Amino acid sequence: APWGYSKENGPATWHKDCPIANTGVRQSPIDLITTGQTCAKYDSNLKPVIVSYPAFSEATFLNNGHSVQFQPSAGNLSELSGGPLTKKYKFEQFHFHWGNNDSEGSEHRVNGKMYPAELHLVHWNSESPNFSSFQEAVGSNDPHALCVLGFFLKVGAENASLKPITDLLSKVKNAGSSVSFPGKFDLKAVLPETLTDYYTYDGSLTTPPLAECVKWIVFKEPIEVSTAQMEAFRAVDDGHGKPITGNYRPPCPLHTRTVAASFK
Ligand SMILES: NS(=O)(=O)c1nccs1
Ligand SMILES: [Zn+2]
Repeated sequence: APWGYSKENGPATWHKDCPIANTGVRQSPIDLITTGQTCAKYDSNLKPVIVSYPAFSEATFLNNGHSVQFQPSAGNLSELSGGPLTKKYKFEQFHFHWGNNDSEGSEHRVNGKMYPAELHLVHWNSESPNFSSFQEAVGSNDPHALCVLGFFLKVGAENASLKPITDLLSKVKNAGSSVSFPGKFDLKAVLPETLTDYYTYDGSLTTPPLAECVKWIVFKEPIEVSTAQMEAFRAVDDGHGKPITGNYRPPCPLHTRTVAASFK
């Protein structure tokens, strides 16, 4: 049976098809601890993250049964650089993780605190000689083949920039359904202006195949969405006639990794 988030196919069972779930030493997500021994360490060399996201004009919005995913056509020119990165990365897709109430839903945590949701912007290194697509990057064993930007979502004012996405959720209620995104979508408008304050560490995909190929950049400043927008996520089905709720993996052991912070 395909993996998911239920008792029968959830994170505790993923090791059966993906042994790295239990044997990996750089698994994601993690709990981002800000004080004490294993806490994130300020690194003054960390620069702001630079994104170049021209509005997407052609994209598919898909409910794949374990999340909802926005994927522009391959020709999109969106790029990522700066921050801890030494290469330019190409945008692949964004998707979300959420819970069925406001006290849970994010994958990363801050001192044990979960946010109601987390947005992942997935990119792959477009300058590597070893691969030339997202799928090849995932299978490359390159520790930084991918870079995923994580943004926490918290409940507050309605997010007008994300409204075109949350308004579309009812159209992909059924697992396996997708729609062609109508018009243009300005992802840049969703993000905070300054991408200066973040945590960064070496980790993995948080869903199977759990490949340990991700440079993670998790931003300190949450993005606000309204209660209605959060509720819209909670109405999306998982393919077994139930809403997807709690499509987040619990935190994984840090092992010998260190987390760097770009802020004090
Ligand atoms: N949740 S994640 O961004 O780590 C991811 N999993 C598979 C493709 S992208
Ligand atoms: Zn994700």
